[in-house]
Amino acid sequence: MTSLNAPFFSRSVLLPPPALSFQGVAFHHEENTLLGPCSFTLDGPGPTLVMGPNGAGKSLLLRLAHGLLSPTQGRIIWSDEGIPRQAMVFQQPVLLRRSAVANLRHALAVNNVPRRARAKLALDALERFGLSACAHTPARVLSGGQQQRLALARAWVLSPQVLFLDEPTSALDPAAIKAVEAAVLDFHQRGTRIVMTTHDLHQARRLAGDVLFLSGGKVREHTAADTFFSNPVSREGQAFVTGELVE
Ligand SMILES: Nc1ncnc2c1ncn2[C@@H]1O[C@H](COP(=O)(O)OP(=O)(O)OP(=O)(O)O)[C@@H](O)[C@H]1O
Repeated sequence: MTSLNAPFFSRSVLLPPPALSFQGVAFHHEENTLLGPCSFTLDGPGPTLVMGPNGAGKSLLLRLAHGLLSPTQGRIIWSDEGIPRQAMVFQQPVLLRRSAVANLRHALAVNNVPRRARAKLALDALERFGLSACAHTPARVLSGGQQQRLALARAWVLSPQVLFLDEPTSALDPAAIKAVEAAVLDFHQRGTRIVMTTHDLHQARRLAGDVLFLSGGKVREHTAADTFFSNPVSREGQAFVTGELVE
């Protein structure tokens, strides 16, 4: 376990990550209920894998949890006082039009890390993600796999208490997927709460501590991963695990 950024972020990474509760949360658009109402608490060790068919509401759930959207009903509560330090990694990385290292320095700057410390932290993170040779390459000309590693490195330098990942590997080849999964487990071992969506059952089996399964905008079950994969309790979950085409 590393304390890479300990001097700059007040909370020790050795503490358990903050718990996240959805209390009667729903998201409506015009006349439609797109998600919920749903209630659950993520307070186990995780990682939590959010699964379900297209349009189930997985991305909405992550965006609400991360604060990119506000619920139209209900409350989202963190166990810690205030909002925890958090980051989100998307299927298509959102990177600034500048070099790889400058993307990381910028993230450190907006999080109030002193200027003198930024360069080393940024270079260390690039090294951790195998990107040292690309430090001065414009981020947007990196390959898809490199861009996703850079997005993870940008999260890494901030030592987040919570990391949301929305289908981070769906556009990647097997080697790049392996690198992302290793990073996810590294974050997890550092004490970061992981909440991640995927369509890939094999990936979910490799990573999940618990599964939050959605269909039709409803949370159908929240169970330990072993239970979900061997004996899902909901009819929708059973159909999903056995490979039926679920809507
Ligand atoms: N900001 C928004 N405003 C209105 N409708 C939205 C918004 N975000 C998502 N939706 C709709 O909500 C539904 C759920 O979308 P969401 O992206 O959460 O599904 P998903 O489970 O992540 O699907 P996929 O697996 O295809 O990515 C979809 O019908 C989508 O069009």
